[in-house]
Amino acid sequence: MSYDLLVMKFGGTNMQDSRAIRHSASLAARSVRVGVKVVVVVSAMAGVTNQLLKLADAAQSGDIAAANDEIALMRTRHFTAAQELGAAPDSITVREIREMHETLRQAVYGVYLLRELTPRSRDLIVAFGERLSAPLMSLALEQDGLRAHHLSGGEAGILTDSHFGNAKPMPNTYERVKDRLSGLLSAGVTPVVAGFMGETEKGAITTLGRGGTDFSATIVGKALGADEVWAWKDVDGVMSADPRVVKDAQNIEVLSYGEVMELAYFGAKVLHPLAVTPLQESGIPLRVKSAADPDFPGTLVQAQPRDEDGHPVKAVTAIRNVSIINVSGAGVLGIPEVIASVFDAIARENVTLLMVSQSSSMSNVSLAVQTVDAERTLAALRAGVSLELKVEEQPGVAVLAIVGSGMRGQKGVSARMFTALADQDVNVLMISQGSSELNVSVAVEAAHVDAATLAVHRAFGLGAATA
Ligand SMILES: Nc1ncnc2c1ncn2[C@@H]1O[C@H](COP(=O)(O)OP(=O)(O)O)[C@@H](O)[C@H]1O
Ligand SMILES: N[C@@H](CC(=O)OP(=O)(O)O)C(=O)O
Repeated sequence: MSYDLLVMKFGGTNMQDSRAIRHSASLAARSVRVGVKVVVVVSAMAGVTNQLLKLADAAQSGDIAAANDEIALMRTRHFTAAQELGAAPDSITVREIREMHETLRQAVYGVYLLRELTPRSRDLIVAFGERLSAPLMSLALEQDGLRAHHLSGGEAGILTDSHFGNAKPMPNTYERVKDRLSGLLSAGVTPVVAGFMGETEKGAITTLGRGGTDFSATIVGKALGADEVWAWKDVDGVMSADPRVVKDAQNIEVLSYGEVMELAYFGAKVLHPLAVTPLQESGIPLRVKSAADPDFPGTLVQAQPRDEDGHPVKAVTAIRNVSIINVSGAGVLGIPEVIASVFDAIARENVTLLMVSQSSSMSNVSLAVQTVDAERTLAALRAGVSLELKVEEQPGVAVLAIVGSGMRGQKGVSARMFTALADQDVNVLMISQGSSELNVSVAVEAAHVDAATLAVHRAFGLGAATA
């Protein structure tokens, strides 16, 4: 297949050191050499985002020495990579990396002085990971003989709302990205965009949520009307389960946008849950490809699902670190206003609800949330609902989901899942089926989640040996 324009995303693993960056650059360069225009979108070097989050917390809690130690480690890592990629000590890349670390140090010092880390300052700090890796990718592309130019998310035209930590693109982003990048492309320059980040109308830096570089890449893909967006990964593609848990998980050849969103939402770390949304209107396909095996087709994500005969379920996935919040009180919950006040309280806190179930007697509502959100969910409910209601947290839970368009209208799918769980002696705490019939999810005790994943994967014949 011949392409005119591709957007290529490289994640943290594919940017982790000079060797990985050089290899990633070579994957982009081989398309550019055969006449394809390529926009490269990069993540921070593996581990850097977590390091930035950690050092920001250290500064807030008054430990500026620990924060500065981390910054020094990061600086060395980026300098080493630049040097190994051929940058001279007085080169523009080295100077840029030095200046960026200095700005980072000042921002972190501000947090330390104020002992305050707002979502806005956290985004400013955490986006340095991508701003620092982009010049390294530019350098590697130039070493490979290409002309390259790196841009921050904002410089590339990504304009977002001011929902720091989880920002969404504004409608005029697409026009702006096209304006900013088209000129470079027609001049034969390969743009390198720092992923994960954008900026507000007022120029404040925002981030798009963890794993957000996938989202940046698809925003750019839609803006430019790319032929495809390629997300290069350290796995063959989207697999039937997390390969770290299920050794015989298999690559899935084709998935629909809807299926991939469900998978990502229910914990498959391989793609950002919103990544396909910019592609949906335009029908641009996304390909998840293996950087280690570039000729392998990987997973094609497109508008239409492809139903696999005899395989109503395509993948099993899990969200860990979940808590169930039980709201109970005889006779009180049946009143619609009380139910409304429960959801109002949750909405005000902007908590993501993973599952909701209500007992038919209406005296109990169970809400599954990430454990990190449990404290504020409890506080919001206790403050926002009638005193007669009891609000309790059950920690140590995981949500397991099966996903596949083929289960629509198929009988016996849930039964197969519950039999597999019962055979493993796994107790089911909550059950939910999406109205789209693309998934069935259950809450189980966290200690059982790996055994449950393996058993359900096997029950649907998804493993290499059983497929
Ligand atoms: N269903 C799945 N298919 C493929 N990978 C998965 C799946 N579930 C979880 N993963 C994990 O996602 C990882 C890739 O995602 P991530 O590390 O965010 O990629 P990158 O940073 O390269 O964009 C894999 O290493 C794999 O362990
Ligand atoms: N660096 C960001 C954004 C990202 O997408 O990273 P990765 O592609 O390595 O998952 C994060 O860790 O969340």
